[in-house]
Amino acid sequence: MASDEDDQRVPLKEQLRLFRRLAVPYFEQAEGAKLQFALLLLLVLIDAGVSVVFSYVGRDFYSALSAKDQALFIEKTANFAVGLAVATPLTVLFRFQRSRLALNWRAWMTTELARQYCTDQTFYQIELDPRVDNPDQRLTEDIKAFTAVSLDFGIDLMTSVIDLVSFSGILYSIYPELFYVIFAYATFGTLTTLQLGKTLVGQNAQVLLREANLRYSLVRLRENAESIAFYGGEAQEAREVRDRLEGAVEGRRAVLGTQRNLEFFTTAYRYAIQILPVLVVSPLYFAGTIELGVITQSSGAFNSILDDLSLIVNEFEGISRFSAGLRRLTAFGDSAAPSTPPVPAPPSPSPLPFRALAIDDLSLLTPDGSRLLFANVSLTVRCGEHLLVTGQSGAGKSSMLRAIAGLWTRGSGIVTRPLTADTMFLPQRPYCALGSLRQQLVYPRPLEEWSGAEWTGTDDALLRALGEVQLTRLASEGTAGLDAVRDWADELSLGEQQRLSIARVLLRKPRLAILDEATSALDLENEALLYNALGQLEGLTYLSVGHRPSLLNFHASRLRLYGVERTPCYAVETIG
Ligand SMILES: Nc1ncnc2c1ncn2[C@@H]1O[C@H](COP(=O)(O)OP(=O)(O)OP(=O)(O)O)[C@@H](O)[C@H]1O
Repeated sequence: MASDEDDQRVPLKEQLRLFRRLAVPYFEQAEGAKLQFALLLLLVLIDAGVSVVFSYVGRDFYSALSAKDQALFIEKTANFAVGLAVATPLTVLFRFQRSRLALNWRAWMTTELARQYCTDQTFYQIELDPRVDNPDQRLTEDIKAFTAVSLDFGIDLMTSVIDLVSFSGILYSIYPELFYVIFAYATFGTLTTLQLGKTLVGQNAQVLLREANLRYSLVRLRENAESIAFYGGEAQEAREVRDRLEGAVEGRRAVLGTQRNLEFFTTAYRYAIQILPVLVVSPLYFAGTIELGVITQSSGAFNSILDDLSLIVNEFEGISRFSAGLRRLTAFGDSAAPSTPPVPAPPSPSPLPFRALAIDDLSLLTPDGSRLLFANVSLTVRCGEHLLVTGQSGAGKSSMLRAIAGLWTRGSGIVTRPLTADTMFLPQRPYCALGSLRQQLVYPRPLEEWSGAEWTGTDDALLRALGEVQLTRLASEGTAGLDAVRDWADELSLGEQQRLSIARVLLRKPRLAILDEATSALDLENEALLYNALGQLEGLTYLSVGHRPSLLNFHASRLRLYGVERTPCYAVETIG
């Protein structure tokens, strides 16, 4: 969780650049996107044409009324009805196409960013990146707002330009002075709005962040419900939720205050429009130079043009929210985009002929670079040998595994290990995926990838592995067998989850298994059972991190980490 309190005011040019970076790829890469966009443009043009035609139809209608000519009035009413019949489907289609394109665009962008997010452990690296908070919100709310507002605003802008050109002609032909008044009025309105509302962008960004933080605290409460209930931590949790809620409400209040001030102005600005054009042209009407229909037409044209010129006044609130979201999305995109690893070179996994793992002169820093965890560690583990890593709490044991996995890359040195497909990491906290028991066992490979050709009798192998870790009962409870779907993370004890993780290793048969306190929740008997099962896997090398002396029985050598205060900061010894 980061707190992003930085200044949100970004120059317009920079905003346009960010916008282009986010928007253009969809129209360049997605199939049919250009066509959909072209169709929308066509409908925008038609819709603008419909408005102009209606301005004339309306003018004739009112002129016939004021002339008290009943036959003409009926004729103009009929014209109006025909116009309505043609314009209605066109306007509806235009709106539908706009929403459809927004949805397609959103789906494409979300898929694209979610793909990047789930590739190359980006979801993990993002957690280490202080610039990016609440990625879930960015992938959902921010993209939705970005695509919808971009289209709405882009189309409004386009319609405004078209309207401006067509209605300016009408207005100028009626009364040039009206034309000058409108420009002066719109310029005054826009400048005043910009001045009154300039703090809204930053305030909206704060609200987005605080609401996401509130949601995050509720999700954490749900995920850790049992631990919190055992601790009796509800008062502390309630305070946290309340504080975050207050933060979000306070942010909204600030937005409301600015909006109120802005609306004092914009509301008066819009009310005045109702009579302003009539006031300007009324002398012509009283002099008998123009008819009533011309007044209503000029009033309509005036309103249209003013709407066009006042786009910023009318949409300021939306634009400011959009602009806040724009920055959040680009920061997320930057962090999720595949990047070159930081120098010095990170550990480089590659296959080895006789060695399962080689570490050469490895020095590692924490991800923020603030602390050196260990320096110049070198060692080799031969195929089929097993290494135990020990050291005081915080000495950097798990961090060494992170470096071997390539998750932490700040530092120097070379790590050589089998390819990822031949290496399995069992983290300190076991992970249960969503889905069936079968999916738990084959994790992390998707079910479809387990073809019958790879191992004979798929279900037999799964049940055998369950038996080896003493979990056969999971498949025999109920009638669903291996297809049973339960909330495994919630229902299985920690020890059972650890046994399930070992079953995954037995099934997958990697060349290298890295076990981070993978049996810490088990009794000694079960621990021995699991390590013996691992020891019987042909060609397997494992490396364990753990504190228990009993682990010495299952390893040939030991790496001790002492911390950087001591030189050398490590020792490798054979276990006698
Ligand atoms: N994301 C992080 N950013 C900065 N420092 C971190 C981060 N994660 C862990 N550390 C720090 O790195 C140090 C080493 O952590 P590590 O998890 O490797 O310790 P360990 O030896 O495995 O400890 P234990 O036996 O308690 O599990 C710790 O001091 C920890 O606070």
